[in-house]
Amino acid sequence: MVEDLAHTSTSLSFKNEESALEFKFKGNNCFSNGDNSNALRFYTQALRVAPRDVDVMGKNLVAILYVNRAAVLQKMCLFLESLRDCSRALSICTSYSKAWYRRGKANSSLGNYDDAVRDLNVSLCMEHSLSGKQHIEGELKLILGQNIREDFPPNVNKCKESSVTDQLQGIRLQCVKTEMKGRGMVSLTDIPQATLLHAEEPYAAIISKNCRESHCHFCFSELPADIVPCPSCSMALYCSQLCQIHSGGKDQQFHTKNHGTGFDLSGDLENYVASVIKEIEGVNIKKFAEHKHECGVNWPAALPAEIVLAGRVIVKFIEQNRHSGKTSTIVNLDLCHNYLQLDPESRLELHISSIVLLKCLHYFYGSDIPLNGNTISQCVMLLSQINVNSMAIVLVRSADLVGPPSSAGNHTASTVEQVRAGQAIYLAGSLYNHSCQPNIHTYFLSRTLYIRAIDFVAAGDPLELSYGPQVGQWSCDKRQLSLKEQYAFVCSCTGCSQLNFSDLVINSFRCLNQTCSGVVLDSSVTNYEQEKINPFPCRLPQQVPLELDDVKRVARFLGEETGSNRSIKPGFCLSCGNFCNLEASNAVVKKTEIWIGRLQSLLDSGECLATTLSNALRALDSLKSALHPYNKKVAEAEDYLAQAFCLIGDLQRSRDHCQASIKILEKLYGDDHIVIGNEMVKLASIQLSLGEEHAVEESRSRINSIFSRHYGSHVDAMFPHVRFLKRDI
Ligand SMILES: C[S@@+](CC[C@H](N)C(=O)[O-])C[C@H]1O[C@@H](n2cnc3c(N)ncnc32)[C@H](O)[C@@H]1O
Repeated sequence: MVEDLAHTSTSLSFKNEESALEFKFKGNNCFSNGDNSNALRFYTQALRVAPRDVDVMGKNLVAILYVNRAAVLQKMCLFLESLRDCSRALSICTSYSKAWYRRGKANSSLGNYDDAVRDLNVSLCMEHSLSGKQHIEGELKLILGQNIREDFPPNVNKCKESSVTDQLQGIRLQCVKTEMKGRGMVSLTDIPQATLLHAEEPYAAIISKNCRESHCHFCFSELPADIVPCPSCSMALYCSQLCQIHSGGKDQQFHTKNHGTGFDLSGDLENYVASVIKEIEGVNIKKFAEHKHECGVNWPAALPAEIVLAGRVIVKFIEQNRHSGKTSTIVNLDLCHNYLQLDPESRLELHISSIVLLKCLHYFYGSDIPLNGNTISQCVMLLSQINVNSMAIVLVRSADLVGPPSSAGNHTASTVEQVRAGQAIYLAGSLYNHSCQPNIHTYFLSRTLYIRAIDFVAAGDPLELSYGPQVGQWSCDKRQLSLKEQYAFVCSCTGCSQLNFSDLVINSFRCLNQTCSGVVLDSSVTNYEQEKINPFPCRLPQQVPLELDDVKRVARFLGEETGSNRSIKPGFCLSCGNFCNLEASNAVVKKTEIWIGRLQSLLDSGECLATTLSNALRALDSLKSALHPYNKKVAEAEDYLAQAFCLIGDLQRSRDHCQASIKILEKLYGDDHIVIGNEMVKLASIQLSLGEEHAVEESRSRINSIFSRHYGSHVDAMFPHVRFLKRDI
């Protein structure tokens, strides 16, 4: 099996001329029938499998496919994409008249009239047929006519992309060793809120399996319509030629380039052609080509992402060593690992994975990666380092939920979505420890990791991020379990060791005494919360912060009683002591699940039926009768209803449910948490559709304050399409 995975001769990811021609034929048919989206799909498929050195009627097949796709993109008004495809064709075949012609059309549509005229003039010189020449001349006339019109379309190509201005501000951080957590980061100076602390490129990164067809395999951004496939295999896809070159394939050199045009061009045009080609080829590759050893074989698609990531680490380490004249193949990244905490089955799995990976790499690297006990045990260690140090590259994007059109236009609710696009190892980023109440925030722009202080951090305080679980997101027991399973430690952060409001209410039931706002907990929660009051000997003794007003309000007994006999009894209200039958409350909650679940799946499919909606509304009332008003299930139900009402165009009710959901989340996460910012984006977009200008202004100022705290000046780069974040709505 390993041989099948590793051998290029059995690879399914190879190029195939016959399939490429078949896809091209289908693309041509769709194009002539006006079916642009399928034509685009077929040409892209053809490009994925087209060998680089096949000629069709004297022209390179890949260049023809790029030009054909450029024609479809032009029809779809995707002019920039069309322009890029023409340039790609020209980098393969400089004297391709049709590619210059299409480039001219794309430039003209983008308002780049001077370039368009030059493109068409080059095309005219290179065109052999009389009818072709006449066609180009017609187009030139049209453009020259357009050139004197006053309503030029905007010059999109020349628009500068918003630049990222935030800089690291000379903050001095230090790595210290602690008894409980191993190494960790602290600051040597006071750090103001929102300060950017850290920016880092990954040592190695790999795309998530579920994003392989939708995101760039190098920078992880969403793939545009003009996808660039790897020139040597049909697996890897890129958003640009630049990313493809950085990532590298088996054979980096693209086609035999025909630099001299062989045509008698005027000096001006000759220079123009040279500048266009130079722009395409002028990529200075400094990065390690991380796809090279995986190109054209099956194993990267078949093995789990963390194994492929380990392969990239090993290969990079060896290449770097080789570059600096060292011969050692001992991969030493100086990261912690969880091997000793793994159970025997998981260890066995790591050993088997290591053997498979090394055998696959061995096919490419031969004796540089020998398959012996030494290298296997190193690989096992590397995998157990990846287990606890790799970070998910989570990209945020805004998506619109569009309701039916009305006289006031479309109803839209913008939601902020998170996409787990990749997994990576950041060597310095791996030195930050975890807290369920973090004081720093991590995010990614493309594959760059950024870390920013979200609170004021005093000199010497630990800088801790969240590995995933956070107070407000999950209850204490769930957080502990997840951290133990994934990172092999028992969390004793402030959130897990001190009473806090969120952990008390997040899964709580309401007190059946109607006048009481206290919480009732079941036994799964009481054990953990009890532990915070009377810590086990293995834990550090903690002071229970009784002064917390919110905690006192819902759990008066905990706040007022002193001494060691404060206890949390399951089923009894922590405020008035009333006994509540949790079996009955649980039965009520269970009954609602079906309706809330049905609403959720309808939302996923983008439709919403009136009957489901009214049943879900009744379910919300039942939930509220059994659960504490700040239970997270209530917030989720409110949110689903907000989305559903938006879909059917009832914006007032959509806004009310959205506000109700945010009110609960504020209690669980705190007012300034990023989750609140994301939810406020949804609320502001509904308010915008309702024309509530004053409310939008208030929401916008809150969003700006939360987003600046978490993303600083990177906000624009992260949310370029969220229009109400801009001042000029
Ligand atoms: C990404 S590493 C962090 C750096 C690590 N402390 C070191 O010495 O290299 C993750 C590991 O650090 C330890 N760790 C991180 N946060 C912790 C915490 N709050 N309490 C205890 N151990 C923690 C765990 O062993 C975890 O598997």
